[in-house]
Amino acid sequence: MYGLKTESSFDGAHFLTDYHGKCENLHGHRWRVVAYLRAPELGGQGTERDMVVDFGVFKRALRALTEELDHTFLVERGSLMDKTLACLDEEGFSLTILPFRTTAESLARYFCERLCDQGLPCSQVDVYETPLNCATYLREEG
Ligand SMILES: Nc1nc2c(c(=O)[nH]1)N=C([C@H](O)[C@H](O)COP(=O)(O)OP(=O)(O)OP(=O)(O)O)CN2
Ligand SMILES: [Zn+2]
Repeated sequence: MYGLKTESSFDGAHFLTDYHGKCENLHGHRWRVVAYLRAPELGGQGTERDMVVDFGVFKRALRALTEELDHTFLVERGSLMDKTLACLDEEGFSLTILPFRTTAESLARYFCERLCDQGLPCSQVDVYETPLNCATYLREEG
């Protein structure tokens, strides 16, 4: 089995719905995203001969995904009133509406699934909220 790893980071704002503590308030992170690919065999021909995937392809794919979220307000769908969303939009803030609670665990799954959707054999994503706090999503094989 072979593996590749790359990482990218993004800045964003969020709050946790149904959280009783300081994280229920709007705050920000520099999220660090570390992604892993896994493949039983290496490429047999062409540019990717003896590679899992070209590092360039992998790093650009992850960067593009983190860029989509960079300097936006990550909002769990349904967690803010429509009129609040409309006001934020009118003020010119960039919002990313996501269909899950914006925990590090859910973000890790989100990045893994988005990489897989692009045909990359993502096996794991780690999302660091702080240098010491990290959540991991491991994709089950098969
Ligand atoms: N399992 C998870 N727990 C928490 C998550 C998460 O995504 N997964 N997220 C949060 C909050 O987003 C919060 O911002 C992090 O809070 P906290 O751990 O308190 O962060 P700090 O390290 O900055 O706090 P210090 O007080 O400075 O230690 C909460 N939990
Ligand atoms: Zn947070």
